[in-house]
Amino acid sequence: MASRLNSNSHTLPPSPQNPANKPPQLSSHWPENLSPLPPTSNSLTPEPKLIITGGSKLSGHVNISGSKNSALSILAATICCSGTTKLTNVPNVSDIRTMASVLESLGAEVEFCRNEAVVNANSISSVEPDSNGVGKIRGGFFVIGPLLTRFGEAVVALPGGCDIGSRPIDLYIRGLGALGAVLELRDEKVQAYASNGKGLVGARFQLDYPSVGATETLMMAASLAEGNTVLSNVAQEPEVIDLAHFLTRCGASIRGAGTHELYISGRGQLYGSCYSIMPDRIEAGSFMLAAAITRSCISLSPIIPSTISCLIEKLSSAGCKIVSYTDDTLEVSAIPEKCGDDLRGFDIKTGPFPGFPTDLQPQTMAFLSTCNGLSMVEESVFENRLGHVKELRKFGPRIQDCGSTALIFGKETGSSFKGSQVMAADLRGGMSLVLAGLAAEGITEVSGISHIDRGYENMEMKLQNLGANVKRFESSTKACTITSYGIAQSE
Ligand SMILES: CC(=O)N[C@H]1[C@@H](OP(=O)(O)OP(=O)(O)OC[C@H]2O[C@@H](n3ccc(=O)[nH]c3=O)[C@H](O)[C@@H]2O)O[C@H](CO)[C@@H](O)[C@@H]1O
Ligand SMILES: C=C(OP(=O)(O)O)C(=O)O
Repeated sequence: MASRLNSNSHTLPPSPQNPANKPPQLSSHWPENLSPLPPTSNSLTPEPKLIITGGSKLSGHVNISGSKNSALSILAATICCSGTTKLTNVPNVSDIRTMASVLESLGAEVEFCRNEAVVNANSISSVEPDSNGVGKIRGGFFVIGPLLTRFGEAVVALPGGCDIGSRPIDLYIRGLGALGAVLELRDEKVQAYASNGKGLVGARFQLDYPSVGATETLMMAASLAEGNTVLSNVAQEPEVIDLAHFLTRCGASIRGAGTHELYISGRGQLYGSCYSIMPDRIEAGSFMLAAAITRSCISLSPIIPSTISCLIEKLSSAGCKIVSYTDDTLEVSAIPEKCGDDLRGFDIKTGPFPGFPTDLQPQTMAFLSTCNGLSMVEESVFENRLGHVKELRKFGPRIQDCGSTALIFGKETGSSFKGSQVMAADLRGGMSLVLAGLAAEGITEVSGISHIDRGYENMEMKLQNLGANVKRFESSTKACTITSYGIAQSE
């Protein structure tokens, strides 16, 4: 990579191509160091908590919501469409509500009710979305592609999202540059305009890394650009395919979604349409792991098994029994009568699709902490995604981490698994703590759950319906005391 503009820590991490951390070469206007964004959460607001009494067996069925990550990029893509777009199966989670407010800040009409979002982008009157919203979520930055391609200009703040690594945006910048945009960073915002004064122009561009967000942003941009675009080394994630399906339904011409190369013929106009967001494979995987960690049996639908085959294979190798009764239903069983008393640990290494999803790494680690034998987890997508390790250790398991690798010494060491007070620091890390709490003896208190609310719809209600003892307390820290006998709420 020529350079990496780091949007979370706002420093430039060394890379093999830039070992000395030289200033970026993208444009003479890019500063060497950027000051941090203001914090996104209000520390005066009382933080809700989850209180989990572990040990309950789960049973029954759970409905899987629409994919958060698909919905984020598809909502950004509505900017490319004239007329009204109606999206169904949209998960009602805080990231999506933030994205809806980002679109509204541009002037789009957005109605988001239950799981349906209706967007009319005809009324967009600004090319500068609210920086506060964009700064909260990674998906907020995706609007730069649609805005540039439709209006020939955009001013977009640096994105937020989970704090799991440096998360640069260099591939977006270089890709949009290849399509004829000029971009510079000023006042912590990317200021971009089409160099021909009109709009983007199709081109060939090869990504150095198959970034999901950069692929999606460039695909949207190329769909309305003049002429043909070939993007190579693109992300092959199911969410990229979902976005391609949506854009195609709106009139775009895209071939190759799901492969490493995309061929896009730019269209003069795209038209709003109706589309149902694909099921969330990460939520599905999290519930599969909930069944596994509690040694229970549950069924899940709708789910596209091929989007989660990595986890199915790994859980099967551990000794779980996974069967599919229909195309979109799975039953996951880890009950001792069917699977034996001991489940075996395994190794995972995260990677771009079809590799093991990084978004399931923390939850899988929680499960591995309850298995027999030594397991190894290697995080290769984000350089700082083991923040949950120190919190998981509070439950008792021995976990050693070094760099991006963790060794999980399973049950054989005689370690017990006991409830604890833990803090979620990011979305999936937070879910790993919930899973650990479900399996632990006694009571677990999880704080920082606004991170979990970013991406799991009705999480505690879904777990309660399966028989878990999970409660949300909206009170401040002081108002809720955990005793060894249960939970007492003071005034
Ligand atoms: C909203 C959304 O869809 N989020 C998902 C998306 O994030 P996101 O799109 O941010 O993830 P990317 O695929 O871009 O990131 C993967 C790797 O590429 C690097 N990179 C990325 C862009 C860039 O310009 N330069 C660069 O070097 C990142 O630092 C990271 O190491 O895909 C990730 C990987 O599956 C998931 O964990 C996130 O849940
Ligand atoms: C990392 C994630 O999301 P984001 O990219 O929005 O931070 C996630 O969904 O696990």
